[in-house]
Amino acid sequence: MATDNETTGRRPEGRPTVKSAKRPGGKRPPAKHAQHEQGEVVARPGLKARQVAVKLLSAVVDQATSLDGLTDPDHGHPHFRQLEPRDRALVKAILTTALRFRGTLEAEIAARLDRPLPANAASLRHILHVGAAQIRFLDVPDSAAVDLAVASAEADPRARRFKGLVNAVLRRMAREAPAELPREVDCPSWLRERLTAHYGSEKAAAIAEAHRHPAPVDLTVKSDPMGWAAKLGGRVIGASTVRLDTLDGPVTELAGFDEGAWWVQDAAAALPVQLFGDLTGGTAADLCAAPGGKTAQLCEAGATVTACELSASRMKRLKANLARLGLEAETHEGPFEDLGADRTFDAVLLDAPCSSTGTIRRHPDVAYTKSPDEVKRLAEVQAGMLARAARLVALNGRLVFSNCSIDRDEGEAVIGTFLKTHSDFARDPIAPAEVPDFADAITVDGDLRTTPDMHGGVDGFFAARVKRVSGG
Ligand SMILES: C[S@@+](CC[C@H](N)C(=O)[O-])C[C@H]1O[C@@H](n2cnc3c(N)ncnc32)[C@H](O)[C@@H]1O
Repeated sequence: MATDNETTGRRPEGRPTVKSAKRPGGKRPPAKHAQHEQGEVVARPGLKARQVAVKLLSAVVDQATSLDGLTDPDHGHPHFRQLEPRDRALVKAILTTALRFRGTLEAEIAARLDRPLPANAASLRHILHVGAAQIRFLDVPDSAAVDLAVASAEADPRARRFKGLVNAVLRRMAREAPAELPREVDCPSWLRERLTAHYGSEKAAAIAEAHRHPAPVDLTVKSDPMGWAAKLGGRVIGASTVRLDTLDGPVTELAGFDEGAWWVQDAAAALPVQLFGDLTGGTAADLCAAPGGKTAQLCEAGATVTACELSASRMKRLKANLARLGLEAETHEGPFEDLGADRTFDAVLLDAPCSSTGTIRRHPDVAYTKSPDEVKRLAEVQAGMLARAARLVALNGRLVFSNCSIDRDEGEAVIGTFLKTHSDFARDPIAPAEVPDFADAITVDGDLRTTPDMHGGVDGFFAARVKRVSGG
């Protein structure tokens, strides 16, 4: 899920150490396994990490598996979990970079081949991408990147016969200047086409450019944003976000973490709950709650909160997050549809599962694991959930529908159809004063639409507020 790093206190991504300067190739030892004193062959330092990176890149690109799932410290890929923490961080940095700049790397590799790679050489392609990502973008010596790519090929029966090609292509990349490529090259064609259709070519290009930059760390603070910004060396965005443009080390070591003064949440992800305003004395249901960034906001807004979550492991995380923050909510583990039929709430938040295409800056795998068919399927899921969520809204109560997709079929289209088929609800348009710094995100219909190119980079989010005007 796109918002997995909200509230957790985890750093949003293994941010790659960006290459400081291009280094020339230089001389290298042959790519062989090191020979132990007693003659026993031992694995080369760093080789395992590259092999795991190749395996995981294949899982993302060939099997559409989420990178977050593969690199989860508890439930991730077993080979990833076996790595030392330092190597895990390196693998994450390689993969995030290889996916963020996949188009660039593909073009750079292709330009150094005499003929296209064989169609059945998936493993070879991934080895080249893992090596190329280090050479072009990470602060790894080029010689190590090349040698370990060659060693990865040598150790892989499907790629062994291409180890000379790996050596030649990557050595040339290390020696030669990067190619000048259009910025849209890193946006896969299915996504580029949809963005252009929904936003026009200029805005689509700006969004594609935003996807090439890692996200800063945004914290939602319980109070005193100015004070926390000064203390943490950040700046205030919106009503309660402190943005840290740079961060060295884990967020768990920042002031205020242990005392639960803030949680990690993108500035745009904080907007949907703001649309409820002050909820003191009222009831609120967070229907898709984990990991709980928005649940925490609802608690802070003064509501008596019921948080529903389908997934047991994600509910566990939500509870841990609320405990750290010193906040309380009634929790319901299972589908929100199982809440008692007679229950209604003053405020209902449906932060629905979506394609997460608004979070590509921090989850570049999304561009390769999602597709137009998946967007269509998710839009249908959301429409069904929205209709069922509506039954939980009290008379004059409000429902906010939100998600972190930048696809209008999952946002504007879903709420449009809902309003056409639910005469007991009316749109409750958002006013500029309700969303400090984000008035430009209010649409002509009075909904909220952010895109990653706004405000120095935010998640793409959609939110619409409707009010029950009859029935209930
Ligand atoms: C986009 S995430 C929610 C993020 C969360 N609102 C936050 O801000 O931290 C969607 C969540 O909905 C959960 N979910 C999906 N279908 C559900 C259902 N029918 N009832 C309850 N939870 C559901 C998923 O397991 C997932 O954790």
